[in-house]
Amino acid sequence: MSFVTCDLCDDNADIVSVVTGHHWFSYGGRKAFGGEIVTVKCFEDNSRVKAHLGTDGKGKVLVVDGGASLRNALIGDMIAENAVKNGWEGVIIYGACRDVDELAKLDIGVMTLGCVPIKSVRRDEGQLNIDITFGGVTFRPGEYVYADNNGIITAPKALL
Ligand SMILES: O=C([O-])CC(=O)C(=O)O
Repeated sequence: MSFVTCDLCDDNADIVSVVTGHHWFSYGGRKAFGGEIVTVKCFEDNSRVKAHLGTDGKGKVLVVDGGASLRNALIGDMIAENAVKNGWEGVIIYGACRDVDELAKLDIGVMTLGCVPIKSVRRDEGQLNIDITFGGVTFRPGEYVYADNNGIITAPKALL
């Protein structure tokens, strides 16, 4: 998938929503990625993230509302490697990751607010495929997200 979000914005100005107000870091080996939105909402507990990235993700991006917590990491190299095996296009986490040097070697997009060395707890808490909102944008399961070094945008339909 080759695109630049700036062009997608210019060409679809009437239907795109643009995430604003945060500085995002791109840790994955894939710098431009996009696809159908799947959502998880959780707080410092990556049970749902791990479980869902263990299912088929071809053409999909997992978008996680982690409440902007940088106190522990919702993804690391093991979960990300599993996501690559399952064909996920990328992961966007409103929260933190770890194992960043390994994430950089993987063919998947990983955008987060930052990194921290400690892993998250797993208490089997969190919600799957509900509408989530951060950066002024509501991410709806089944709609589309595109991300690159310029930022993150959503659209109600596929743009590519
Ligand atoms: O296991 C975790 O919770 C996160 C992690 O470090 C990994 O995915 O390798």
